Amino acid sequence: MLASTVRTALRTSAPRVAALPSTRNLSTSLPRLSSPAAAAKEYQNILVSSPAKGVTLITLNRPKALNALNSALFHELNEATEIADNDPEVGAIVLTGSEKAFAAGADIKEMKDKQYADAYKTNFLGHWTKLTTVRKPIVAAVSGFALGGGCELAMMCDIILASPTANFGQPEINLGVIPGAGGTQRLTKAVGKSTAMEMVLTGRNFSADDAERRGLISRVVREGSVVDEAVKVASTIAKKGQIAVQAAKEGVNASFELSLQEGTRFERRLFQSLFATKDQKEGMAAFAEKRKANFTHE
Ligand SMILES: CCC/C=C/C(=O)SCCNC(=O)CCNC(=O)[C@H](O)C(C)(C)COP(=O)([O-])OP(=O)([O-])OC[C@H]1O[C@@H](n2cnc3c(N)ncnc32)[C@H](O)[C@@H]1OP(=O)([O-])[O-]
Repeated sequence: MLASTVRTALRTSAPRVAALPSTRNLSTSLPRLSSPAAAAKEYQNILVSSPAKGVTLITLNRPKALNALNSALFHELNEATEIADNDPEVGAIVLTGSEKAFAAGADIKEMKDKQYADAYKTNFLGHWTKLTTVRKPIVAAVSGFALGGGCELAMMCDIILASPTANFGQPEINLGVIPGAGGTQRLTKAVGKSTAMEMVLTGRNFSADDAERRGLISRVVREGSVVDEAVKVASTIAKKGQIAVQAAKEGVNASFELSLQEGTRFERRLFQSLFATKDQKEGMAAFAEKRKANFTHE
């Protein structure tokens, strides 16, 4: 319910223009503000910056490999999101890639010689799930290929915006395997059994428009504007009270795990608990006094 309300609220009639994809980094034209903690660090496979107050922008940066997701990249991504999550100055995170590829999947070359015993003993890919424990909202800005692990990575985010060039798919079946980071689970919950089965069993890709129509993403935005639009969404979120935002994210995510009765009870408890916060007092007082709320995240 809340997820569909969010989707409806975000829907626009932005014009859609096709363009040639490139590996150009999608974050290069954005301004840099004085950086929160995560943006102060240098990484090998990602770029971290702060394009707007309260927003951390993480850009996957393996252009030659179409942002194929290797272990090193994922460890850096986990570290950067953890820093942003723990930074009181950050209210929301944007995750993006290049024009040509959000991410073309898990790194096939890195995993092709793996043996079962090793994969099992080391809990191969276990560290991918850390992203789903981030408390602050993550907005994915997807352009170009979001395939396999790339599609799964986007689905681990909370809101997905896409460029008209975006292409979503789970082609693992062509490699003799299946999705391993939520492609059979989150995809099915997002688009339903039939579409999920078609994607997972045939490896067929879906366009941005198709993905929007089927509820995989929040909306398609104008070509070239996907990071700007995602930063705008993140910026809007960053201006809200962080406790309410965190509770809202927890509530929506709980709907994937709980029955309707348990879910609504959990939601009501979260709602009631917010009356213990200063932000609730401030938000409601500001409404009554016809002024803008000044949330202090307490
Ligand atoms: C996590 C749980 C389970 C998940 C499993 C998966 O995600 S399985 C994966 C599911 N994903 C797939 O099966 C998609 C695999 N990728 C493709 O099918 C194509 O690259 C394409 C259609 C995305 C773009 O075609 P295009 O002709 O425009 O470009 P191009 O092909 O020339 O690529 C440029 C360079 O990038 C390289 N590279 C690309 N992807 C990967 C990768 N995943 N890995 C490693 N490298 C990758 C490619 O080798 C090449 O490097 P080279 O040779 O220059 O050193």
